[in-house]
Amino acid sequence: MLRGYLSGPVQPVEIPIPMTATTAVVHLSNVRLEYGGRAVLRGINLSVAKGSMTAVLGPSGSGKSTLLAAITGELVPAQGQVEVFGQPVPRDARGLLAMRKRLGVLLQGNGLLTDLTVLENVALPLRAHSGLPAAEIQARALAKLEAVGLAAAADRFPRELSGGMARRAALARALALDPPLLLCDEPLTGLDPIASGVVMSLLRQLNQSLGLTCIVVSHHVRETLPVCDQAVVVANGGLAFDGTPEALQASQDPLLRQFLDGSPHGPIAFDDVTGQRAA
Ligand SMILES: Nc1ncnc2c1ncn2[C@@H]1O[C@H](COP(=O)(O)OP(=O)(O)OP(=O)(O)O)[C@@H](O)[C@H]1O
Repeated sequence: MLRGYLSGPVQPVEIPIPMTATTAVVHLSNVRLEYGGRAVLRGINLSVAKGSMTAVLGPSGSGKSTLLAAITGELVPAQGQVEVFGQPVPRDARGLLAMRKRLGVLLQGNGLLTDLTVLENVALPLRAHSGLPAAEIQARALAKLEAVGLAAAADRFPRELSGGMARRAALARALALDPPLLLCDEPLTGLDPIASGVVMSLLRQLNQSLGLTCIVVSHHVRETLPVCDQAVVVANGGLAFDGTPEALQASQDPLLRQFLDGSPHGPIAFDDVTGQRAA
């Protein structure tokens, strides 16, 4: 007891609970990522809260996809620790597979199989991993298509879809196994502004209705920031910013301003060859 230090009744004090590895879905501490001994990112500390939507922004070649690769376990850090779902990312194949079943991944290229219908594409992960009967798989795949507004296109082939529809079909497939965490690498590439808006608001809607934690790597600052809770800027071999989208927009940091304003002049070199500087 701290007798003598306190006089009068003790007032309850609201102590903010810091986000730790146990409250974060993704947690990186002092992570260094390199290819063949060449550092791309170093000293990375990052926490992504459960149920949040995080934008990972930054110039081309700065290391955004490399950061995602560390989260999926494709790239083992040269230093530091990456934790997903409160556990270090497994190194063994069995542990990795178990973790990846809980990770939805949406890649730029969509990766839809051209010989299968949209419904069959969405059913694929369920066939491979769920062990459910065929009728249940069909029903769940259709429910995912409904969630992305594509139920009417279930029997179409990928070549019969617009770019935005194909991206939504790929999203339905990424969510087929109900993962608690979704990683999206450039979900807006190749989409016009209307389709981009549809995809981003759909992601936000899924994030809020399902409590899905989303990490979205994007070049599309204007479309991405308004629907996110956290913004991270990767530049010059590290994290140049980690905070709210509002704080990022208000920042007067020359590097961040150059990136946000899309200016060719400033601290970020055109075609930034980050790794060569991240010694
Ligand atoms: N498998 C690899 N082997 C060697 N170097 C790589 C590999 N993958 C990426 N790099 C290098 O790492 C750096 C970061 O690449 P990364 O793809 O992570 O950047 P990015 O920010 O996602 O770029 P973009 O926005 O253009 O997709 C680049 O210099 C790239 O050439």
